[in-house]
Amino acid sequence: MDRLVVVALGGNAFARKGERLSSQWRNVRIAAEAVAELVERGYRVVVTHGNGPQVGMLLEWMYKASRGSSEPLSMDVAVAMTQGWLGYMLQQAIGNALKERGLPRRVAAIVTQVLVRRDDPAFREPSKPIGPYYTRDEAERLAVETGWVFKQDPRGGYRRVVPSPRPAMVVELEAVKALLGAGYVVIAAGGGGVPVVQSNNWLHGLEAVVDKDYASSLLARTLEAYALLILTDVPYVYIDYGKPGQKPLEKLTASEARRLIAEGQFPPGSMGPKVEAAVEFVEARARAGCTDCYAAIGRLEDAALIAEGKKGTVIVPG
Ligand SMILES: NC(=O)OP(=O)(O)O
Repeated sequence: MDRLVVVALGGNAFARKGERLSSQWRNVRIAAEAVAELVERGYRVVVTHGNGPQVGMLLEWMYKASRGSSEPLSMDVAVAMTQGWLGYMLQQAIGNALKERGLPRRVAAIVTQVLVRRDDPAFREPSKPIGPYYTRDEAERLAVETGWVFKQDPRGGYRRVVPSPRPAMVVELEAVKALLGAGYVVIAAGGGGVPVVQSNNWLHGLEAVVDKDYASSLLARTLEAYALLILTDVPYVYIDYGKPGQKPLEKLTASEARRLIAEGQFPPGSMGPKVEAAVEFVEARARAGCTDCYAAIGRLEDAALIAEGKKGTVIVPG
């Protein structure tokens, strides 16, 4: 078997609400075991990862450190820093898990840029939750002090929200292909990729955080992957999530998923982009002739079972 799987790891799955930052290593190692297992079974694997909690914390640290002295670094640089942060952790942990299985330590993280449109309406409407969870009082105080925008989060509490334009192209695509061709597990498009625009052949970074689910779907479609696995901190996609009668979904066709998105079942900045990214992937792959290509959404700990279609929500064409 030589099938390509894109595994998208949520930043929230690494740094969970209520957990200390040091728990990231434990969560990264769980992901690394799942990736190594896929490699052992003969899959080629591209790993993407979120950075929502980490980039927000980094921006807050930079703000606090720079108050009254130097300019804080811009958001594109902060996204690149989180690619290094989580890319390093994943690269080391996946390499260790491969070695333990007697496989070569062939794993490499690529600092990745994605092209976005400067006139994307997302720049006028911040929607991507980043950073820690605040109480209402804390959020109001920080909003006054910094000018940042905060919104109530479906998981409870308040989080900073920033613009999140749609990615149109992965700049380092050829590098990803070259490493895959050389037998590497490739870690790419971390934090959705650093958002850049092009003018006169020059790339410039922008103040935004791209959604890693949309970037993962784009990368998976462009690489003609067999499956897109989106791993997060909940075991299924749910109807009426957080309400008394919430119902887990084991299987969804792309058209059923589109109907539920239109009904507003999945919150923006949370499950919404995951389901939409999954639908875009299976529809594009089906159009290209891969009718057994699928996407799945579930919990990080269940990764191996999700890859076999035994856990999580599977999204298929139709
Ligand atoms: N960039 C991004 O989508 O991160 P999360 O998955 O952590 O929200």
